[in-house]
Amino acid sequence: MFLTQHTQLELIDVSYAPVALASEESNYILSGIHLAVKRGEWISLLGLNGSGKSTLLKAAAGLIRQGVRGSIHRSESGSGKPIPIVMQQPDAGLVGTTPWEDVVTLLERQGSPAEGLVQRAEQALREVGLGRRMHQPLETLSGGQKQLVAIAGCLAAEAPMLLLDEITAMLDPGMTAIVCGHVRRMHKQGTTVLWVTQSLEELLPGDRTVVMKDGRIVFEDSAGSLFRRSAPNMPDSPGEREGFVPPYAVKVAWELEAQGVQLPFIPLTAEQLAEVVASYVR
Ligand SMILES: Nc1ncnc2c1ncn2[C@@H]1O[C@H](COP(=O)(O)OP(=O)(O)OP(=O)(O)O)[C@@H](O)[C@H]1O
Repeated sequence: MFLTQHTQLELIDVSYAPVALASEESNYILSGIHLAVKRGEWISLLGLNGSGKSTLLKAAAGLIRQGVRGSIHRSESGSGKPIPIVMQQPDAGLVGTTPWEDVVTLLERQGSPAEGLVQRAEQALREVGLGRRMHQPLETLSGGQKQLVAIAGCLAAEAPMLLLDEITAMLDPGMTAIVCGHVRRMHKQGTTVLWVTQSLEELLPGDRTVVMKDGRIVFEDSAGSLFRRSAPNMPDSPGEREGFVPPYAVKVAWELEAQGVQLPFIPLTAEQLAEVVASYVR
């Protein structure tokens, strides 16, 4: 089976167990994963700790191959460039001795044109707030700053697809907003994004949202329907079923629905709540 023109990544019946453990079904970390990612699509991937999100990303990026069953088709931008992936542990992916060297090396490996390469690297480092630290040894950077180096690499690489694994987990709220903003802008300009997060506040109502549990996909729909109940006061939304703590905005939305207000989506943040209420009032 081949990727269609519109598909960037496709996983067909993918299962994974480390080779030494594969003799028992219960050792499977991924089971029966079907996921097709269209070009330009944004997918938010959620799940409690240990549900298999990072493993799915690594399999999708081709970082783990042994023990993977099923098939994975990647469209790697046509020129064979690897899909940039930023992992939870940024050290794993950094290659240089300084932020500047890391991003420049990444661009060289990506086969970026030499003209303007250094300027692009420096611009990306400035955008994530590392302008003054671009020549500081990597081992002296904080965990969050190392994460930002990896993110700067993705920004500079202007890759068609990004696989991002909880990249805001170590960032403060200000930097989280900046990084989310950058990645959302890249998506608007056509970049395909697979965004793993534990933070429901990072989701937009229209995001295609995939929830994993015990290595399987258990929910696939828009973020705005994650906490949609079948009837007011009926605690049966997919989000509740899968053990997510409903944010404050969700609880307000449930109250409104109990009062007979029908909302087009269930908001996850105060801003989304304001938006949905305003659309109702209009
Ligand atoms: N090589 C391995 N050998 C044995 N177990 C593994 C291996 N890799 C992952 N696991 C286990 O597989 C499960 C899924 O791990 P994974 O890192 O994919 O989860 P996750 O959803 O990303 O979790 P988190 O949100 O905590 O980062 C975990 O229980 C983990 O301990």
